[in-house]
Amino acid sequence: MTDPRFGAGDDGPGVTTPGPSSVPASSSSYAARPGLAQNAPSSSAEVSRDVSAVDVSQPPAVAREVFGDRLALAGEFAQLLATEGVVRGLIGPRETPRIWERHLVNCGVITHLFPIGASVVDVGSGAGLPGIVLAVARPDLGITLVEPLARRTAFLTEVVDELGLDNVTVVRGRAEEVVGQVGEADVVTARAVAALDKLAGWCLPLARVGGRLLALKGSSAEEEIDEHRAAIARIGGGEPVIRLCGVGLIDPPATVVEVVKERAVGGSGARSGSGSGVGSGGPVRGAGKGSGGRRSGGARGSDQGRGGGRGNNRRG
Ligand SMILES: C[S@@+](CC[C@H](N)C(=O)[O-])C[C@H]1O[C@@H](n2cnc3c(N)ncnc32)[C@H](O)[C@@H]1O
Repeated sequence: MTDPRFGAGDDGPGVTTPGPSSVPASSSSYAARPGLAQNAPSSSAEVSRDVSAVDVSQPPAVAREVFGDRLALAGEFAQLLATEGVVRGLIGPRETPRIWERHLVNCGVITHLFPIGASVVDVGSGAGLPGIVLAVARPDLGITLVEPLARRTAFLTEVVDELGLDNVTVVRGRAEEVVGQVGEADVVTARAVAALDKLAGWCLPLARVGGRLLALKGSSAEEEIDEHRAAIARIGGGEPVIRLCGVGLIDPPATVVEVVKERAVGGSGARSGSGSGVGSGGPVRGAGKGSGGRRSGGARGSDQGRGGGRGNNRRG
């Protein structure tokens, strides 16, 4: 099941749980980029009022620790989420006061789980969580965002362009449709997309043997592991392990379920080219480098197939 704390728009209602806000109500120093504003559909008065009322330009102190010298870029993403993301219904208006803590920082604290230069596939990126955050915080990673909904891939593509992220490729399609097209990643991430068994079935086929699924889960993590351990083993996954990230920085820490792909299992949830009508895995925007983005430190992850070769012609 998707986590009701996350997401909004065309998948359902936004977040309703009240949360802390460290955001003062003053004008923003991260101005929305004109290109995105021009592309935006007209918004309801209510959404406009919400968007204009929230200022995300003052990141909490913890964001400085998490993003370091990438903080300004993270701030640009926060601003895009709080404006265009809300106007386009990709993030709930009530999320804007907690965009930093609940979304950017919550995703940013997992970055130490990724080897230098790793290839990453983020399944069900939505408005870019955690994929865009990882790309901002770790420019050495080569990141492919897999998302079936056109409205979301359009936003993601614009964000990638606006932020100048040359380590990101946006692919429109369902995870189970893009196997063999996005390459076998070192790490597959997913946040608030599906229950662990279904997620493993979608994500492990996208990882190389020895690669890992990192599923950002909430308090349900242990319960989900108990429930789905056997199913995960059947599809080639190892024993799931919980990684708590951001201990001492955020409360509660981010809970990540890590599953190593121990072996390839034929047909483990992969239905390449199943023709669901939402697209079948072509890139909507190729990363500038076309092969996994910036690499540093000499350690290269698998980057085969990145860019897909289908051309830049996905439906918008
Ligand atoms: C609740 S949203 C979460 C978005 C984002 N990960 C976040 O944490 O805000 C779930 C997302 O998963 C996407 N999704 C659903 N099924 C999928 C599938 N089979 N493959 C890839 N993405 C999928 C949806 O389109 C949606 O954008």
